[in-house]
Amino acid sequence: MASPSACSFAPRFIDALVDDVGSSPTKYVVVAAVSAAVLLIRWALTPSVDSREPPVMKPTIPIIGHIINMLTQQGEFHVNFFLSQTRQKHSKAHPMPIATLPLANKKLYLITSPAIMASAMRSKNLTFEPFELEFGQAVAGVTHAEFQVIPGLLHPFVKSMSAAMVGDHLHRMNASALQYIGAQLNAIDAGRPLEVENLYLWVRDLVTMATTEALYGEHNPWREGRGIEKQDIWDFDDGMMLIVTKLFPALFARKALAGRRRIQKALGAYYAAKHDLSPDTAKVVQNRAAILREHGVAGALMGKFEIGLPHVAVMNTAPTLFWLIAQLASRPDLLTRLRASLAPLITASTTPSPSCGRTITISLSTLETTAPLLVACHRESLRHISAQVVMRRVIADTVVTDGAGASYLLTAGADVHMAGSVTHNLPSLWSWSGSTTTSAAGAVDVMGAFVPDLFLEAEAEAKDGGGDESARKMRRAGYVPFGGGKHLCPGRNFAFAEIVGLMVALVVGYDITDGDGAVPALPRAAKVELAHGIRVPEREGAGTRVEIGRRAGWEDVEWVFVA
Ligand code: HEM
Repeated sequence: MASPSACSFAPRFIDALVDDVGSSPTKYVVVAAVSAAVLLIRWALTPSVDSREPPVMKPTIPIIGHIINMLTQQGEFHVNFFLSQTRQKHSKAHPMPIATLPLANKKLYLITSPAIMASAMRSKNLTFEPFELEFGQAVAGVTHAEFQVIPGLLHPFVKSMSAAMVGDHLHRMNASALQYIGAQLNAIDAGRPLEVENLYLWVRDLVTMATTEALYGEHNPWREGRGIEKQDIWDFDDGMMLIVTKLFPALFARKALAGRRRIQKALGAYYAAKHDLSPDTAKVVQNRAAILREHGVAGALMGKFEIGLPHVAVMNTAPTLFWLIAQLASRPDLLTRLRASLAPLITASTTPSPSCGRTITISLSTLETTAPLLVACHRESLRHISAQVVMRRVIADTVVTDGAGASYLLTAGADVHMAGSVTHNLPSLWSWSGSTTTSAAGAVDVMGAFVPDLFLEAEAEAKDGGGDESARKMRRAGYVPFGGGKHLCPGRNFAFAEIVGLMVALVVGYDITDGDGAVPALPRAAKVELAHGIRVPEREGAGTRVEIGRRAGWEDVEWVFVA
């Protein structure tokens, strides 16, 4: 029962309020108007959600909370969001497999279930193209009028790329990239190890040169003295977010803009001289140039548009290769196992050479079968360091399912993020009960346990039809370092040959030490940006000093790579 004082308080308060409104009505009109405006803005900025759509997860700060978190946490946002759900008592066992996140008046569907990701990847109504069109003009730095030709080119571009990076065209690219890499390794003299101040920067330069050699052939604009610095493409990559979001790049991304200018100028000269028609130019460069010319784009403007190709060709490959080298160099017992597993391939590939001693000729097109443990290490390393968020826009209402009875409506106009950063680390997919002899000195949480056997075993079971096929299916669906569906990375096989080919020689023929003869520690990974699928080491690899020297007994080898 209420106390007498409480009973008498309400009427007294109302009387006082009425008196106050009568004496100064303006302030009440202002308060009412502001409240109405806030409610109206909130209503206008809250997207409507159908009951068939995924459950809504409201941000802690109304309307803009998720946007703030995404801007500040970048590529870590999805993992943090997922972990925050697992920390809530009621959802401890089952974080939401798909959720609707209101972003002001827009919607984002965040998918962390491999099964729903597979369903979304298959949908023709989810596409990446709107992002390419929204950001393409800013990335290339072209005028609105110049960009008008691009929407009509997207489809032919994607088709021509896929066709140009398979079969003989791919083999020629692989051989050309590995010829460059082989020359660098062969140049390391016995007894005089290569001193590398920063392994990450060394790998970046190596991949930049090997890849552009494969793309542009003899007239490669990245060769010394042709106007491009090796650093330019990485400066451009660093400033990409500021350029795309137009956050005063002229002020805050000056190096990126300068790098872009130099690359575009040199590429413009390359196309103006029609070097793309040379027989040693990669088919992918030739096809794209032909499409541009057919649509009336030539010379300098071609150079501006085509900056995207070398950028996408190196930006993921270099950090991927860096981490694989770093992982293996820091695990001596895994290295021993790898060397033993590669012995049959090396024996079969060795011939005596009059000029050096032995030539070892590695065939790039059979590495899947001749180097299975190394391939498994590459896949496991990618699982670790790929924080890929596969992005799509819903262009027509569509339904995705989890294959077990649950379905969700995705409405046109919303964005979809499929969080590889989460699925690559789901314990339900990747737990391993076998023994691991591969712990690394200095490993950090984000890198977790390194278990190539997960992939080795899955491969073997898939071949003989054993094991749990549905578990394998879920792993495949949750493993997205190269995206999936119609936008699946067309460069994945080229990157594979570049990385695994180099690693065969490095593992078998070379020792990597920290410069004092000790095993190098595994570096820590930096926070990943939203635009970057692959983590990079902290402080751009500062402190990753190594020496790469010929192993005893392998001093006389010349490495040759064929496709
Ligand atoms: C380890 C190296 C690489 C990784 C991890 C990687 C990863 C990816 C990912 C995640 C996507 C987005 C796929 C999607 O949205 O579903 C992509 C797209 C793409 N990648 Fe790669 N990539 C690599 C190497 C390369 C190379 C070497 C090239 C070219 C020579 C290349 C060319 C492309 C192109 C053109 C696209 C756009 C495809 C489209 O829009 O349909 N990538 N890549």
